[in-house]
Formats: sequence, C-alpha cells, structure tokens
Amino acid sequence: MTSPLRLALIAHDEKKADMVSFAIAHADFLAACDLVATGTTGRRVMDECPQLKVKCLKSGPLGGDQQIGALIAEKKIDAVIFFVDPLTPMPHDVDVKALMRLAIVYDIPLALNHATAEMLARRLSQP
Ligand SMILES: O=C(CO)COP(=O)(O)O
Repeated sequence: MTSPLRLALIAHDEKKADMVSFAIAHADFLAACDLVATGTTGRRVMDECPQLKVKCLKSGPLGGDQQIGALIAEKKIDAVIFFVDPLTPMPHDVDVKALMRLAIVYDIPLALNHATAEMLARRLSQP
C-alpha cells in the first residue's frame, strides 16, 4: 500500500469559495490525501466538506505560508494547491513568494489556479 499524498491547500480570501468548490468536486481524491492548510482555508474547507480532515496551521498573514514553506523544505509536502488572488495587495506578499520559491527549489507540483489544480487532481487520482 502506498502512503497518502501529502497535499497543502491554501487560498486567498477572494479565492476561498473557489477552493471550497474544488474541494467539493474532488472530495474523494482529497479524502485519500494527508491534507494540511493555512488556518482559514483549512477551517473553511472542513466546514463545507465535513468528510475531509485537514490539519490547520496558522493563518497565512500570521505565518501559515512560512509554516507550509518549512514543511516543503523538510520534504513533508508532496504537492501544493494555492489559489492566489492576483488582484489584491497582500501584507504578507513576501511570505507568499517564499513559499512559491521553496516549491520551485524542491521541485514539487504547485498549482496556482483552478485550471491547474483540476489537472493535478485528475493526474494524481489516477491509479
Ligand atoms: O493568506 C493566505 C495565503 O497567503 C491564506 O491564509 P488563510 O488560509 O489563513 O486565509
């Protein structure tokens, strides 16, 4: 038996509804993953998809992106789905960039929008 995919879920506020739709549409796939998320994203996903268990870290602006970055550096995350809001300035933009940089450094799949997340979920849910 293979170990579950360790997947991080993150969504900026304007994209949280999008993340919830994604989670509902892919609930079976996500239920088979070890899920970790920034605080508000994780709680929102669990509220709307109660069958999913998500380990919630700190909220993004309070260090959650950095915690996910650290997990990537420790090789404890296999893939990241991060629904980024490109139209709103973020006080923690440097943390967001650092997380993306580490995903690139460690060469893990990083989906930054819904279309790419769909492809990732379809690909990763294949046996
Ligand atoms: O700000 C975020 C990512 O940069 C997301 O954090 P929350 O999930 O806590 O809203």
